[in-house]
Amino acid sequence: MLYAKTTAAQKRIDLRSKLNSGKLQQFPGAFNPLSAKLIQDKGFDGVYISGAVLSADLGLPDIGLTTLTEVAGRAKQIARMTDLPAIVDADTGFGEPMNVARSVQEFEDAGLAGLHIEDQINPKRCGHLDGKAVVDLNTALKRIRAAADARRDENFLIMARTDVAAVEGTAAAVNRAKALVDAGADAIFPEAMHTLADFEAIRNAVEVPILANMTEFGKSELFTAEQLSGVGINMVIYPVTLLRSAMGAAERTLETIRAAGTQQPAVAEMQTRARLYELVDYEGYNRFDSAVFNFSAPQQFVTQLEGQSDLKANPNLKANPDSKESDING
Ligand SMILES: C[C@](O)(C(=O)O)[C@H](CC(=O)O)C(=O)O
Ligand SMILES: [Mg+2]
Repeated sequence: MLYAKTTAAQKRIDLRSKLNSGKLQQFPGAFNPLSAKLIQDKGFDGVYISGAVLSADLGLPDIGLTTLTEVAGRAKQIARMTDLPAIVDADTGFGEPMNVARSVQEFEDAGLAGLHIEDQINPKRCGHLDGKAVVDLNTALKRIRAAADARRDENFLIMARTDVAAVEGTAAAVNRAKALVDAGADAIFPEAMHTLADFEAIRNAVEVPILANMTEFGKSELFTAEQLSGVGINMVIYPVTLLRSAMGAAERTLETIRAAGTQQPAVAEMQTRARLYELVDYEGYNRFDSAVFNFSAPQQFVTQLEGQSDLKANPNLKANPDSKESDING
């Protein structure tokens, strides 16, 4: 019931050991807290919180319009609904190095297991679009140094994303990845890699875990988990996949209603009421509710209380022995 039981500190420890397991960790992007529950239910390793999804959810393009407060607030809502570690996309860190430091502490307080900060200039854009520009190496390193110094939990994962490959090529990305690790990055996210050989070049250059971004309609081919494991990748994200699937289904259902005058033909594709209730643990709340209504104080306690004036004034304070069941089908 309510929020997940695993503490943020434990999730960070779990993330570290997952990344050291030698097994590829799959992190689908949650587009809301409910989908984070689904990701856990389906047995995934962690939850990714995408900047592209958060912006799209607000009806905005992914060009750095969202604020730290908005992203941290939503990331907290998502992270607290799952026992899995959640990683958030912190874009360029929301400002200068001092702002990056504050962002790290906000995300720690929001219960995240880690974040990534990229080396694009502001306004940033989707890593798979053309016409990106990156900051100079020194500025990129300062962002990561500030992030690493600011964290209070040493297990909070600071991942450096570099977008330099699309601008200057894979060799430049290799050099930048090495320098970012020296500056304190715990992991590297090389953005917009075209081939498995590109990933391999980064793998051979650094010792730390590497993330692969399998976003659709982008620059990378959609490599399988097996292919990515084969070149030593530690973590893969499917950042916008669930949002795209859900929005695709929503479009088709709207078209069905327009055409047929009813949603009936689309019902078979929908998540059922029962499945939704299972995901939000409706039964658990119902049991809690019944337990409260069934509660009755021991007799000697009731007798003592009966002499007291506030009980005389408000007889409703007396324990009610009648059970009241809510109807979960309502
Ligand atoms: C990973 C990413 O940063 C995101 O915000 O999810 C995006 C994904 C996308 O736009 O497809 C990216 O820049 O790759
Ligand atoms: Mg992003």
